[in-house]
Amino acid sequence: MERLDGSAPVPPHLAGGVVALGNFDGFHLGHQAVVARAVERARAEGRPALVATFDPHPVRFFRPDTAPFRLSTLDQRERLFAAAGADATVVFSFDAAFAALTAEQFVVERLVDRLQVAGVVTGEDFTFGKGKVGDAAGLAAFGNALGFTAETVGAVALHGETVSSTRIRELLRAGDPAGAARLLTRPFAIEGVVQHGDKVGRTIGYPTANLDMGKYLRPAYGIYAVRGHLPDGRVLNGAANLGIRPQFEPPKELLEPFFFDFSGDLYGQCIEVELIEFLRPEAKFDSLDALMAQMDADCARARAILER
Ligand SMILES: Cc1cc2nc3c(=O)[nH]c(=O)nc-3n(C[C@H](O)[C@H](O)[C@H](O)COP(=O)(O)O)c2cc1C
Ligand SMILES: Nc1ncnc2c1ncn2[C@@H]1O[C@H](COP(=O)(O)OP(=O)(O)O)[C@@H](O)[C@H]1O
Repeated sequence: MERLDGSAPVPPHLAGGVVALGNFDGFHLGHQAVVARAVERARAEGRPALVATFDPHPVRFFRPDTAPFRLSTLDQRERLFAAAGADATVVFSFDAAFAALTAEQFVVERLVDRLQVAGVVTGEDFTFGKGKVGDAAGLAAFGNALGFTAETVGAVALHGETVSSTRIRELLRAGDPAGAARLLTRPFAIEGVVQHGDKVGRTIGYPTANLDMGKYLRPAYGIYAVRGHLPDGRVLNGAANLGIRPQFEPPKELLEPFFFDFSGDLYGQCIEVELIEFLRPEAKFDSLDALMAQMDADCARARAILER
């Protein structure tokens, strides 16, 4: 899977492609339908299939103070695009110069001159260009004039409900990772490099691999049944605290998974932690012993959930 800079000329073997265009944060069912259509057309016409995404997310550029909201990192999306059959990911760096491009400039300079697209597939509500004045109909009109086809894919609904990143964020904030997973088609997963912490975990029999939540959306703080993916391919069940750990000073926001039946050094490794089920809110107990008794109970529950 190649990653292309959307401001650079496309390498010849990826020119003339069919491009799925969007943010695709989380790559939920609706996003998957857009990319699937682009891949299907590309295969049928013997062209490369590309997925173009914006990084950072345009909202981050226009409203830098917005609380973290991402459902995926670029690396995670790239792996999902590859699994969906894309040949390359095109990254449009969303900076001031990019934001200043008019709809026509974006199409002419980026899609036609640089990427040399044969076709573009978007969701039906896709907008682009300065002031978001470009829409699906506009893209089709540019395509007619400039020699590419533009196609839209309608919103996908599940059980009568439109699938959207906003809805997935609501579910995660409400402590419903299983509901979010249904729309994502996989659990919400936080990827990060394991950091050093206070080294308290090991002294109470629960070493926890500490991850920074970075730009990810903050799901409901609490204890979760989790599944961890290590770089060597191992998959580990566990229980994690996501939050500020009120029992400990100073409060520090972290995702801290304890993996069952595992011992080893994870520091510096990039691991992915899937949130499977919310167990309870995090709490401050009267004593460390009381917390440890609760952690025993949490782990027993998480094991039962993950083994069923
Ligand atoms: C299953 C589980 C449940 C936990 N519940 C809480 C809790 O309710 N409140 C809290 O302050 N810490 C809780 N923790 C503890 C912290 O996540 C963590 O173990 C502690 O901050 C020490 O970690 P460190 O040595 O990695 O810094 C829990 C940890 C696990 C694994
Ligand atoms: N079962 C386990 N689950 C999670 N981490 C483990 C486990 N066994 C060993 N480790 C290692 O121990 C570290 C966590 O130990 P801990 O005492 O909590 O230290 P820290 O405060 O630095 O996180 C992890 O980063 C990992 O390298």
